[in-house]
Amino acid sequence: MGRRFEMAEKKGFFSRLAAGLTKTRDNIASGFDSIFKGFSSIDDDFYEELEEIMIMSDMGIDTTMSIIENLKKKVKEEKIKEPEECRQVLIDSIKEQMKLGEEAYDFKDKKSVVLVIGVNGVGKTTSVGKMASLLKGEGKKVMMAAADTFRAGAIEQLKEWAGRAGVDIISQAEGADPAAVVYDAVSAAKARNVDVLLCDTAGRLHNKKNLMDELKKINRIVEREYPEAYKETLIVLDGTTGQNALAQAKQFKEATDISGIILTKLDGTAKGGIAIAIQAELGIPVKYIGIGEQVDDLQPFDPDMFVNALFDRGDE
Ligand SMILES: Nc1nc2c(ncn2[C@@H]2O[C@H](COP(=O)(O)OP(=O)(O)OP(=O)(O)O)[C@@H](O)[C@H]2O)c(=O)[nH]1
Repeated sequence: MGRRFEMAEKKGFFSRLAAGLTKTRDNIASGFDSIFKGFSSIDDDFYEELEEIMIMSDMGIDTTMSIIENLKKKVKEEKIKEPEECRQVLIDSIKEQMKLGEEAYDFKDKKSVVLVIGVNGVGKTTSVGKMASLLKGEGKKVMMAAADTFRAGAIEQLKEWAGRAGVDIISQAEGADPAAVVYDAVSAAKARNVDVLLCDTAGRLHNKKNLMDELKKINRIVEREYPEAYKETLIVLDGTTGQNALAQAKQFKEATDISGIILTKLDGTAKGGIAIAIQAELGIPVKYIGIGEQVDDLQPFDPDMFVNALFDRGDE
């Protein structure tokens, strides 16, 4: 899927992904395995147990139901008799649920301004840092804007990441107007011919009106000062919070347009099925996933590869 993945694959992309998803894989793939091997026929109990594993892994009730319905339909149509034969049908059906079209994932080859939003502690600053390295590695000129002027320490933390990635950063003092930081950063990005401007913003869900106003103001400034740029708003969600992450995304979606999701900390959960639920239920592409704390532990998301990694089918 695109140049990013071809390059990344060469570096053992898949094995890193599979390793990062070990906890979830142990949960889902082993659960499925025991059902496929344990049942001698496809009956109601068989479907119920599959359902249970999917819900337990946080795939979400609606998504699980449509996957099971699809499986039942295929079993009937294709006259499948052996539980083991359901494995591939199930894998294909999960992939089908996540389909959004390939172009949904790619960064446009245009000058871009990316707003990164999300509540505190989800891994926002870390993800901006990792993204900067990743995009720079792809040959892009990257700049950061420290527009999370609210949390003490956020600016310093981002500066460290900028240093590590070797990219420029525009910042002001703590407590400064985030929109003013973005204004400065947009001017600098234009002047320095930057390809991607990554803006780390503050996320305060407890005051939705405030947050909405702030994001609107930032969007207005970017639109006014840089109308020709391609705009992205990525929400960062903590994968270990399961269905809560889904609820957060829904709340933010009411406040602003979201073009993509960064789902972090998937290495720390056995419930990585949340990636499937999020994409299927929100219809917003997961663009990156975090599978560790190291700089290269943020990966562009490829749904087919993700599902293959969950079932550890690297040979496909
Ligand atoms: N295991 C693991 N840890 C992660 C991942 N992404 C982020 N973290 C960790 O999560 C913690 C919080 O990350 P931050 O980037 O500080 O979170 P934030 O959302 O920016 O938080 P605020 O700056 O407080 O808004 C840090 O300890 C990160 O190292 C990931 O994919 N896997």
